[in-house]
Amino acid sequence: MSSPRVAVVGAGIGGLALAAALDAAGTAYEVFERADRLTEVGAGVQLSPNAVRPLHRLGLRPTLDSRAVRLAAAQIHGWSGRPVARTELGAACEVRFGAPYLGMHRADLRDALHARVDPTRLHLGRPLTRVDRDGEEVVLTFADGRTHRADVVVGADGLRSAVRAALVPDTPVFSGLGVFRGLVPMDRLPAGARAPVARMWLGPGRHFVCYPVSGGRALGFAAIAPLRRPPVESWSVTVDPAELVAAFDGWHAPVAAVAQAAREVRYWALWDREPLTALSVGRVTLLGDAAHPMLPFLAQGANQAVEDAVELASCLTGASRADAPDRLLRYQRQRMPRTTAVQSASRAQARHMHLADGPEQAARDVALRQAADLDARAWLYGYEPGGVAA
Ligand SMILES: Cc1cc2nc3c(=O)[nH]c(=O)nc-3n(C[C@H](O)[C@H](O)[C@H](O)COP(=O)(O)OP(=O)(O)OC[C@H]3O[C@@H](n4cnc5c(N)ncnc54)[C@H](O)[C@@H]3O)c2cc1C
Repeated sequence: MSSPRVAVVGAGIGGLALAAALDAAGTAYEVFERADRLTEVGAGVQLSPNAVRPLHRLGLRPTLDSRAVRLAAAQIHGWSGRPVARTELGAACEVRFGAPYLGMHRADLRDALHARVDPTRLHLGRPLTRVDRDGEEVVLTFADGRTHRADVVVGADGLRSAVRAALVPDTPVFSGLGVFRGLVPMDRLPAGARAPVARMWLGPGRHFVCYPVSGGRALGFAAIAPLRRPPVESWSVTVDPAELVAAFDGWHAPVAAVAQAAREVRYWALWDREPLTALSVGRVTLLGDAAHPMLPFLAQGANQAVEDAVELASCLTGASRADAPDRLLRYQRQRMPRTTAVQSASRAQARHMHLADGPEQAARDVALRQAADLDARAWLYGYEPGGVAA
């Protein structure tokens, strides 16, 4: 039985996690990335136990232990500082869900995944332009005219996926929101900011999140507010930190302290897409943001990309070239209910996080306190590919 040759398009969090999982399983793969170098714009990512468990299994535990920060709690405030809800994420969460909740620099996560991938199988500077079927093979064509034949193609090429474009004629929809992101060295902040706690402040039309990363040496922040400029389609732009300060003027003192200490601020327009009705068509499938981009209200984009990657690698383990399309349908059956549920939860969160002060907001705060209980998080953090572990 000959095993399928898998081509992964995109070496972001999802593509590298898939490559690492295929490598560990002994499945043949090649990764094609449009960028000439694997660099990462500095910002934080939250990793929840549902992604940390599979990352541990992929051999990342030593890097996560040394480079990430175990978050002890997530604290939600109103914009002026009023406490709203708190989730204990420390030992109780770790024992219950078998892995910690982490704050990490995205560059550290990407480097750790990159280290698990065979360098001879990673092809940089290869933007994909076309996907064609030729009998039982799929032919990829790159911007430089070179081609590659594979038995399975995985679009892990993010929000503006060229692989998705070959399957579905939809386009991203602008959400009306933008996000400021960056890192602030801890020594520029008051001592109170150093606690291993993810903090979130909610206000009318906007919110601000921050948590420690890089072994506690820096604070990552993400500040979401209505877009004040025409939406940029590019990955991100650098903006004057004064824009961030102005967008959160008059908020709780710790928000102002982080905004004022930020020196390098990147800015993204936020785009969304409708959930797909199918992930896999023949020998082509999608994962991560190419499959189900989410607005960052549940902090699950990267976590879902990791879940997709380990599920897909598991479905392809032991596959033959002939049964690869059935394995991709199995992946679709396993993942679609999960990713659709997470996408819907993220949208529901988006609807109520930016309410104006008033009675609706008071009802929202009660709901947030109920949702802060670890029991209410079991569906999210306890998920294991193929079933629910907790
Ligand atoms: C700064 C930041 C902070 C975030 N914080 C969180 C968080 O706290 N929690 C969370 O879960 N999620 C977070 N997210 C979202 C999360 O990072 C994404 O959901 C996740 O990275 C998706 O991974 P992906 O591999 O699908 O796509 P990406 O990481 O976007 O990777 C796609 C890759 O494909 C490449 N590519 C694109 N087009 C082509 C082409 N035509 N040919 C070849 N290669 C191509 C790109 O260069 C890129 O390397 C954050 C995102 C950002 C930007």
